[in-house]
Amino acid sequence: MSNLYVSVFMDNDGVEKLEEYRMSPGRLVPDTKHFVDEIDIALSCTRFPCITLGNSPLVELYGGVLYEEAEMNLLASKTGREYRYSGNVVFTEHENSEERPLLESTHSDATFSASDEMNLHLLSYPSVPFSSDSGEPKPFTEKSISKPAEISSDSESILDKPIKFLPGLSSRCCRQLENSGFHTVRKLLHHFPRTYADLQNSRDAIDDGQYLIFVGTVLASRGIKASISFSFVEVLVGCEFADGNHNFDDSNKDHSSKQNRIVYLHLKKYFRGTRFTNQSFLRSLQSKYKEGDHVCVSGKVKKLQTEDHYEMREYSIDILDEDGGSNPHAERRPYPLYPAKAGLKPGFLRDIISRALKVVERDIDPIPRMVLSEFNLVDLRDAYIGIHHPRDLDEADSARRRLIFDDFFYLQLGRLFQMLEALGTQIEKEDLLDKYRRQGLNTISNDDWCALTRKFLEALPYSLTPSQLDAASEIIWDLKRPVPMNRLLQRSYWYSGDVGCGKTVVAFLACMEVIGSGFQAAFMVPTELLATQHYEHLLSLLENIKDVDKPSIAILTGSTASKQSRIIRQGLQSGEIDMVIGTHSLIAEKVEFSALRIAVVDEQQRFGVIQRGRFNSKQLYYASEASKINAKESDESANRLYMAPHILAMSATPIPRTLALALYGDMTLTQITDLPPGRLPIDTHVLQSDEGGLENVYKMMLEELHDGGKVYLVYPIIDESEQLPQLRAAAAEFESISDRFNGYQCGLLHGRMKSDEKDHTLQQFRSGEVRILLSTQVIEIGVDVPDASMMVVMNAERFGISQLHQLRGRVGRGERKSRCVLLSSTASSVARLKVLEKSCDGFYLANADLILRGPGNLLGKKQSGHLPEFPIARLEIDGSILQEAHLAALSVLGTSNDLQSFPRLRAELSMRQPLCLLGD
Ligand SMILES: Nc1ncnc2c1ncn2[C@@H]1O[C@H](COP(=O)(O)OP(=O)(O)OP(=O)(O)O)[C@@H](O)[C@H]1O
Repeated sequence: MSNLYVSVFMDNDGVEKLEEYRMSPGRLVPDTKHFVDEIDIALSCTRFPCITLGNSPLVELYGGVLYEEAEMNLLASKTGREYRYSGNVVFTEHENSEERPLLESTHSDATFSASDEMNLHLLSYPSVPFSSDSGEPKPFTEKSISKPAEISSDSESILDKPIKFLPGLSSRCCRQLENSGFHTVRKLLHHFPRTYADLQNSRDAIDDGQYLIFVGTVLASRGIKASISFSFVEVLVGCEFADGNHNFDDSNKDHSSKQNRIVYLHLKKYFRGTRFTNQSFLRSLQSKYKEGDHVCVSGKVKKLQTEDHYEMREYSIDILDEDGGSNPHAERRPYPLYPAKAGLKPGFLRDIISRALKVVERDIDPIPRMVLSEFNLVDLRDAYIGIHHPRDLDEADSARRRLIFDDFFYLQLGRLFQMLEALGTQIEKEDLLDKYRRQGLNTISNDDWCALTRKFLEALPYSLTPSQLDAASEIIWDLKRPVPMNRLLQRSYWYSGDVGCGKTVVAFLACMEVIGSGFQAAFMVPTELLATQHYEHLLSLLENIKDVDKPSIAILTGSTASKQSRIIRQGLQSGEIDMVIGTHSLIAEKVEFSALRIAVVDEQQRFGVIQRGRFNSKQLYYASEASKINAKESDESANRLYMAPHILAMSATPIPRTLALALYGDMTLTQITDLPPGRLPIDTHVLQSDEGGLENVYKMMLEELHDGGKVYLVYPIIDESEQLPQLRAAAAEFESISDRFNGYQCGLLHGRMKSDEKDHTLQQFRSGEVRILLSTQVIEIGVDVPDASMMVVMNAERFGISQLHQLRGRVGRGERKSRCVLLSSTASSVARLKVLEKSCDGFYLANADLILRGPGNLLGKKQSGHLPEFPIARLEIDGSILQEAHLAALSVLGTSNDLQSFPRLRAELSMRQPLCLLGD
């Protein structure tokens, strides 16, 4: 992680806020609080310049910005009371008696504000408290500071102890933490860093805003009362960057020498409130770091005007042991950056979390050792330390993996545990576990497929790829089981490739198997366009079949005429129709099946969970005539009579919701890991759509058309918009494109067209009658015209990266070399879009999208709706951990169905939040 990147997102310090105020003359009423904050700092900086040593040059102040203000402030303070800030005293008398400023804070904010106040209550326990009245140390009362946790006295894990069990927290501080949702130690430890700053050793150039790490020697320290209610502490640390020996005491030494460069760090903390101007308080802070102490400092640097002098207001400082070891930042560790939460500042949270880590015992891990070693997981305590105080990014990564594993594991465990509990006999339990174990091995050879399926396979115009065959065998194995299948078919997470891996034919094979066994199939797609495409595709494949009865196939969508629709419904109810392809009309109340055995849900993420569930919950399944007869003959068939249909969901882009469904333990994954042969990578170009750019693209289109290709022109809108004049519109450009490409027929496709018009246009494009198809993003989902060879996306900046990737997948589906041109109307978007030139890996692009959209999600991505929240898992890339967690849960439950052999695991499971079940 580059420093540049990190620094962009850090809080500004007070000086910048002042500048902001100065630069906005239109602002009539200043934000008095900030104003006063800044004035206080400016004032103190002016009246108390940085520590200087011997006769070394005066250390000048922050980048000049403050001079003017500071001088003005100083004058003001000399002439009147304007800046004698007295109103905002932090503690009331009552509070004083209960809570005291304590001395070991490493809080990281420049000035002391309401929430910083708590930082001062954080002490390593015990410490020396101060009375506000006398300045004399006064013993803590039980009321003021909690005792060190009596952690391991009972069986409850420290993780689930209330936050007050952390040593040294004042009751006020506990309250604040609780109000912000940190009720337990676990909640606190699960507040993960949003990213890490890469602490650089600063031998090279030191730039403003960098997070750096230094090892040096304390040269001086002072605590200053700057005004009646404002104080600060400054520690001066000298760091030598050279091989020679430099004596810090020798202040006359030429410190600018290239060989013996010394960098001076002025660590400053500011306090507001009369209580903190107390001399004893300031003296004790001052004496905390003594001259000659060997220290490690890490944090954000700000250049001062004097060469080699830097100010740090956000920092951590640790006194190094004699041997220089055992301090968290000494070894250039990644520096955790936390998100603020409910008003609690990141620096404060960092302190409390460090404190919590110290009380976590070694033996807190409920997951059995055997599972940890089998899946190569770090111990839970190490994971907490690794995520909060990693030695390096690899350690953070292992920690993250372990914590994600936990999220997935307990969900899987809970779900499977519930399912096992519901079963009566041991045999049933074993059978269930068996179903989920080693899914990859559960395949059925195509010799054992039914005759219809085999004939269908033989009649295909191409051979299936090995992974298509494996996927079909795996699914057909499931179809032969007496337990309803709930399976997701998608392309593999891990291979780099585009969409179009050939799922449809695999699903067709599954449907054939069911039909060949005397049942019915339903195939639900999100758009009418796709329904027609699949319907026609299937009919064309069936045409080649010989020597078996061909199944009867129907199409049912919202546009099907009502008379036709009634006939189809009757056919489904009577069993005359074997398979229906359609949109969500298939799950309408009045659609009944005679013997529905499989429901395929294509592009399933487009359907709500509830819609998909309708296949399960409604009276869609009745036994076929054949199975009714069989039912009388065997118990097994009798069970089948009442079985819910198998569900085969398909997704081109696995998305979080999809994977979350998979988390529920009863949805299994089948992955296609290769592409049909002969596919060539798509050449992608990102261009700006100025005059020249557009002309170039039109030239490329013409070449493509001359060569016999077909072109998609994708527009963000249908008609021109007055509000967004920069956007090109499909309908508006139809004429001009037709004129320009005279001799090549153009077609128009968009969402406002009637269904049959859309089908007709797509059909024309497919047949080659239309060579240029102007469309909106309606083609994004599933449209398959294998010989379409070029796509131009207008105003590409209006689309998300993943969406563009999905659109681009409409070309390159055949053996012809294809290209995709993304035209951006703004120069600034070109860089963002360039990522598509480099990669055609959907997961990589989803990630890039996430990072481009902002750093807030670097470590975590929250889910919405009914789904559980995974604080750090990124479901689109953590699929392999999900699989491992699934196997681990099976392994544990295989050893002990009721978890009696793993009491801690059982306890942990019950501690975790109740499983949240999906919408329906
Ligand atoms: N084994 C194969 N060999 C050659 N072509 C194939 C093979 N399997 C599928 N195809 C063809 O590849 C194209 C893409 O297949 P399909 O539409 O099933 O992909 P998909 O996985 O559903 O893609 P998407 O999710 O992007 O729509 C189709 O034209 C299909 O006929």
